[in-house]
Amino acid sequence: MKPKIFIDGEHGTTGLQIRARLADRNDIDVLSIPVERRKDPEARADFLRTADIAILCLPDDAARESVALIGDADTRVIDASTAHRVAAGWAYGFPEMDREQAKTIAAAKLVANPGCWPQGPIATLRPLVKAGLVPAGFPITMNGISGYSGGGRQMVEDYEAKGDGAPDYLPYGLTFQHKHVPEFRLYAGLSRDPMMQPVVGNFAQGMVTAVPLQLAALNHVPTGAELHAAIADHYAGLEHSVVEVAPYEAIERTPELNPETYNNTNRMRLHVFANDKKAQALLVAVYDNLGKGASGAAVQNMDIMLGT
Ligand SMILES: NC(=O)C1=CN([C@@H]2O[C@H](COP(=O)(O)OP(=O)(O)OC[C@H]3O[C@@H](n4cnc5c(N)ncnc54)[C@H](OP(=O)(O)O)[C@@H]3O)[C@@H](O)[C@H]2O)C=CC1
Ligand SMILES: CC(=O)N[C@@H](CCC(=O)OP(=O)(O)O)C(=O)O
Repeated sequence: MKPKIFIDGEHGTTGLQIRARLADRNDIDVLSIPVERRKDPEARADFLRTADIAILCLPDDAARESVALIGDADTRVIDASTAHRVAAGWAYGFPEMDREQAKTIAAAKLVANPGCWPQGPIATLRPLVKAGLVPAGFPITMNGISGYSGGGRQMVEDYEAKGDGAPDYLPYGLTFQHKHVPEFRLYAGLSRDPMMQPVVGNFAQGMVTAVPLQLAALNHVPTGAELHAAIADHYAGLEHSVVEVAPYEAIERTPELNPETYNNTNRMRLHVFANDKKAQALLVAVYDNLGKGASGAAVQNMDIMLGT
């Protein structure tokens, strides 16, 4: 029998993208709730409890409700919301973060899909903290730009209604309490909260994250080549990986950092830039907020859980 997949929230931004990615799959049965019943807890409970894997593409409270509706059923869960990412008993759905993480996801009943923002900084920083090149207590900041689909249906509708009248570049998160800080800190291996400075741009999808490092205060100041080697080693030969590491080179600019470069793919590409004389480095990740940032990652986790 084919595994049954139910996307709770299938009519929203992330859900629609997952549906599209599963449309040609004949190794699974995708169960679909009628749009008019999408918020009816009884109908959702039926679908949730019938499915082998439920993918939750819902606001946090509704995602918690789905888990309660599943109750004691055997349904496995991939939650795309922020609700369970640092919760006990949930596997963090970033298979590339450790050699064993794909195995952990494969065996898990409950998988929390990562937030779009922290994935890039975690992808670059975690190997450096593990290698001891960046101390856990280092004051980390992250900046970046995301397409407006990162804000879900409401933001998509707002930006599309305004068209060219919408701001091209709008910083937000100005109280420094972004909902992604806890998972960023935990899975990057940091011992203090990183500071996030996100920006939303007037384009639909795609993102770039950047972590600038002022390294001069460290006892051992790592070179750019050392930082790059630690990151490249981490991803070399990693199973189930969609993360690539760009060659280390001194370039002043590159079109590869266009946030839309990997749109409609599940790719993430990491770059290290550095000036050793100044003890400065920049860790950059480019990916699609709807790909590796959300829906692509959910499908990647589903495949790992199904062993396909
Ligand atoms: N967009 C992105 O890039 C990313 C999103 N995420 C996360 O994924 C989740 C979904 O986000 P996104 O797809 O952007 O959001 P959307 O607002 O686009 O979609 C959410 C969907 O859930 C439906 N919904 C709302 N409340 C309920 C409920 N109580 N029961 C059932 N359905 C409900 C909505 O219906 P209606 O529209 O009618 O209210 C809508 O169809 C969120 O937790 C988000 O934070 C994670 C990573 C990236
Ligand atoms: C542009 C924009 O507003 N982006 C969203 C992130 C969306 C995301 O990753 O969502 P979850 O963590 O909820 O899954 C934000 O910064 O809140």
